[in-house]
Amino acid sequence: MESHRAETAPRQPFLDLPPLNGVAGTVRLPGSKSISNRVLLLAGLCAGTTAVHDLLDSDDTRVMLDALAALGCDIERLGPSSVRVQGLDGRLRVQEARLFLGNAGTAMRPLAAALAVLATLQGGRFELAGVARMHERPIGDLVDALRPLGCNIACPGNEGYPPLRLSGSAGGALALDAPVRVRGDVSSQFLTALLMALPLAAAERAVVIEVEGELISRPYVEITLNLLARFGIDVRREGWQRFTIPAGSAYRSPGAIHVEGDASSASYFIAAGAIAATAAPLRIEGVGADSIQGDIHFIEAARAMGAEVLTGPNWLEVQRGAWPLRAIDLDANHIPDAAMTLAVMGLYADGRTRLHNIASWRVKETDRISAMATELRKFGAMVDEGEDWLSIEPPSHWHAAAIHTYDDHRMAMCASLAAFNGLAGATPPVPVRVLDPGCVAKTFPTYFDALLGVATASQQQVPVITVDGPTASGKGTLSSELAAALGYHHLDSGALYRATALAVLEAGADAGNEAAVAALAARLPIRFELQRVLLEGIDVSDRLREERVGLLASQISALPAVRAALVELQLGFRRAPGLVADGRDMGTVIFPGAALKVFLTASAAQRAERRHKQLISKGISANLDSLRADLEARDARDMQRSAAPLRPAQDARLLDNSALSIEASVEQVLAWWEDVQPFATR
Ligand SMILES: Nc1ncnc2c1ncn2[C@@H]1O[C@H](COP(=O)(O)OP(=O)(O)O)[C@@H](O)[C@H]1O
Ligand SMILES: Nc1ccn([C@@H]2O[C@H](COP(=O)(O)OP(=O)(O)O)[C@@H](O)[C@H]2O)c(=O)n1
Repeated sequence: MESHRAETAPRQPFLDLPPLNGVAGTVRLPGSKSISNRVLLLAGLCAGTTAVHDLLDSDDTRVMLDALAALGCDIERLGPSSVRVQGLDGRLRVQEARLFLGNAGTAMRPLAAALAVLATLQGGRFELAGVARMHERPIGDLVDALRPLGCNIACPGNEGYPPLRLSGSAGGALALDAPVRVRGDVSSQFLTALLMALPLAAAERAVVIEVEGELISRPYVEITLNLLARFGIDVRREGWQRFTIPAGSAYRSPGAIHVEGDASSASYFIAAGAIAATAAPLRIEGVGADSIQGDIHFIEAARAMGAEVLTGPNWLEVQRGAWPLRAIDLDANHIPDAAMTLAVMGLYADGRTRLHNIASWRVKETDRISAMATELRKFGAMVDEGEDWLSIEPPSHWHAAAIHTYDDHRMAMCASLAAFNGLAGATPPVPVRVLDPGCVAKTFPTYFDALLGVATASQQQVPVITVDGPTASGKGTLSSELAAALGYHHLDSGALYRATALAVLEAGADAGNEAAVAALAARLPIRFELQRVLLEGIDVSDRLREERVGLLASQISALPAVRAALVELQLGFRRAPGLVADGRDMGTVIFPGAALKVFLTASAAQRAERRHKQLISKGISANLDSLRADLEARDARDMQRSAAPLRPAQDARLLDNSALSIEASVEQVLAWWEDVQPFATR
């Protein structure tokens, strides 16, 4: 079994989205978080094995998988989004464990309930902890429901908050004569937790759960009941107040189960379609009108704001209807998560949008009412908030803003929708900076790729950084680090000349025949994938670095027709969110309007030494003196040729990195980049 640990690589500090002006195409949603984690736990508790397909791969599902593995469930990965879980059949296999549950409420609450019940009946000691924010999210209502049953639960931090210590000795019993009582007006997850845990105690007697207070977020309870039925537990429901788990209940695996696409995740694309799908509908695959997820009702709210939505069994198609969107006044209690998306749609409405009955927002990943109000104001919106409501009036003048995301995936995904501001008349349209964009990993790790896969931007709005300079000055290294730090695309233009050279060699063409070489360049079947260069689908990355290829590249790159043949290909790399382009003429010829131009140099001695080290480390033998002579000859040819000679653009910033480390060079250029950004620092 491979590890499910979250990546430990440092997170990208921000992602700048350029102004977006349309959406088109098809997006496929990742699996629902709520369904994924419920199904995993039920599969872990039931008898038999369950193949779970279309499972969401995210931070929250990873902690659940890790927890189940720590509890002794065998988990086998069947594919990128499928696992097979061998259930415990209601018997603890491990009597002691410490479980780290990150910030996953959908893991903490039901695991706490299930382990409290099992420890009481069978004996055991379990500790459940999470990140700091998890320790601020209340769980007292669940603890208060379980303690009267005889469950021994301690809160060693603050009473009513995780971490939790659960313990019991073998042969214990649960006090189930009276109904189990739980509050339902703060979070429905406590009721869900009990509904999933108490079938473990219902083999011989019925268990009754009574809800105190008005039950909120009922659709999530419906998901729970629906999935319990799939695992053999038919709960009888009287209104939303009383739930009975029949005597003789026992979890049974359905064998295989498919997880629906996430309806809450769909909301961002439904909104994008309502705002920006003007020519043709945006198609969203993975959920449809018959979804069991409550957030599918977001469609009705989006329609009320003007969206045109067609639905099918497993798909939605969304197009702009009313424009500007219509401001609405909505009790959003039934769609607490997706309603955040309505707040951002409010930036595009014809008046003040009011969302009320949303008190649960205050105890989610962050205090979402306060966070949303603070951040939307940065765009220039007029936002008011109350204990359980929020109202938004669109900006009359849009500001370029850096949006804090509070380790809350939904804040990040919501913020991205502000990038369509040009469609709301922002003049000029402004970019949006999303801070800590990696927080989307909680439910939708590929969100920004998915968004940028369907969103369009005017090429002129897509920012470009150019890095030009002589051979072995470190352009490629600097550019790929910059691109990684900014989440931008990278164009290694030298690779296009090298690939052309390789094509000439392979075709046995005459390198002196300008028209023939240009014809090869014009139909270069080149693709860049994950740091590799593919020519006609074959990985040629290593062959492109051969000296004979570099030498020929240097010669043919002096031919004007060859340069002209590669222009369109290079311009095509300018795609949202942005581009870092390195070469000889990026700032002078190909991207003369680039927002930042760097001319990178280092002494010839330094460069020869770097190239020498680079070759030796690849196991290629090399001679320092001849490398240096070669490099100086190449510099001379690059600088003296008439077509796009190597020289700094007039507005380029010069960086001599002879005495700078790679990190220091990257830092310097990122600092220059900040200088030209429009984002307010607060
Ligand atoms: N600032 C730097 N300090 C030291 N070595 C560097 C620096 N920048 C790049 N290098 C090293 O120099 C070598 C050549 O860099 P590369 O990026 O391939 O150059 P270019 O793309 O300009 O030909 C690489 O091995 C790289 O690790
Ligand atoms: N924009 C560019 C990029 C590279 N080139 C040429 O293409 C050759 C290979 O580029 P490269 O950047 O991979 O080469 P090195 O700097 O690694 O030698 C160089 O010798 C340049 O002459 C160019 O003319 N214009």
